[in-house]
Amino acid sequence: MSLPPPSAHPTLPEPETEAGRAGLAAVRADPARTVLALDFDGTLAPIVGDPRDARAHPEAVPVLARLAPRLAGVAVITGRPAAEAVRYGGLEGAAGLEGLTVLGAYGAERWDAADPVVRAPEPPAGVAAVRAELPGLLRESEAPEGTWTEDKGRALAVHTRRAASPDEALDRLREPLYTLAERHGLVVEPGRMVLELRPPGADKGAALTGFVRERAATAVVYAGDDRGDLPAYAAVTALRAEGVPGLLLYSAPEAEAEAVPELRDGADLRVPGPAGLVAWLRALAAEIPPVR
Ligand SMILES: O=P(O)(O)OC[C@H]1O[C@H](O[C@H]2O[C@H](CO)[C@@H](O)[C@H](O)[C@H]2O)[C@H](O)[C@@H](O)[C@@H]1O
Repeated sequence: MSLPPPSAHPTLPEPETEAGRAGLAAVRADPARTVLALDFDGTLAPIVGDPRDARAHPEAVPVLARLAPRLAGVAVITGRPAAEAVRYGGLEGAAGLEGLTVLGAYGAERWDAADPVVRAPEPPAGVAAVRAELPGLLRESEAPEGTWTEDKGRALAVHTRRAASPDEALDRLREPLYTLAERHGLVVEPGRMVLELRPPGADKGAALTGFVRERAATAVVYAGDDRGDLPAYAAVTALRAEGVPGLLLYSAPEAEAEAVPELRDGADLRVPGPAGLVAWLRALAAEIPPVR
C-alpha cells in the first residue's frame, strides 16, 4: 500500500463493515462529541528491536495536535508506563495537545497534559517478588541469548525480539513465566514477541469505556495492533450495543507472521502500520472543520 505525502489531502477510505461505516458517519456528524483513542507501540510508534528506541511516528504529534481541539477527547491507551509514552511520544507541551490524556499500564496509570503528573496506585508486592526471582528463573530456563527484561515499574516484560528465534524463545519461557506470575498474584500479558508479568485488574477496555463516558462521547474511534488491544475492541463492540457508534482500526504489522488475527479480522479498516495510521488521521483532519 503506498502512502500519500504529508501535504496531500487524501480522502478517507470507506470502512469495510456496516458497523464501521456507522461509526465513521457518527464521527463526521458530530466530531466534537467523538473520542479518538490510540495504542502506542505498533500503532503510533513503529516497532523497533529495542523498546527504549521506540518513538512516535514523526507525523503523529502534528496530526493529533490538529485533530484534538476538534474532538471530545484524544487518549493514548498503552501498556507502557504513562510517563514513558509521554516521553517517547513527544506528547508534552505541543500546542493543540493541551487536552490530551495518556492512560498507561493498561489504564492503571493516568497522565493529563492539563495537569501533567502520573496518577497511579502503588504496585502490588508481587511485582517486587517477580523482579527478584526473574533473573534466576531466566538462567534456569536457559533463556536464549537476546532475551531481555524491561522493568516497567509496575510490571516486568520479557522480550525475545532480539533472540535468534523469537517464537522458540517464547515457547521455552512461557510455562515458567506463567507459573512465576501465578505464584505472585500477577497475570501474563502476551504481546508481539513479549510476555509481560503484570498486576491484574486493569485493561484497555475498561480504560477506553471510562474515557468515553467521562467525555460523554457519542462516537468512538480506536486503533491498535496487539493482543493487549483486544479488550478495547470488545469495549467498542459493547458501546455500539449501547448506542455509541464506533470505528475500529487495525495497524497491520509489516510481517504477517506478527498479525493478531482477532484484531485483523475484527477491525472495520486495516491501515499499514503507524505510517498508514497517520495518513488516515490526516485524511480525517482534512474533513473535520476547525473549531472557531
Ligand atoms: O500497548 P502498547 O502501547 O502497544 O505497548 C505494548 C508493549 O509494547 C512494547 O513492546 C513492543 O514494542 C517494542 C518496541 O517497538 C518491540 O521491541 C516489542 O517486540 C513489542 O512487543 C513495550 O516494550 C511493552 O512494554 C509494551 O507493553
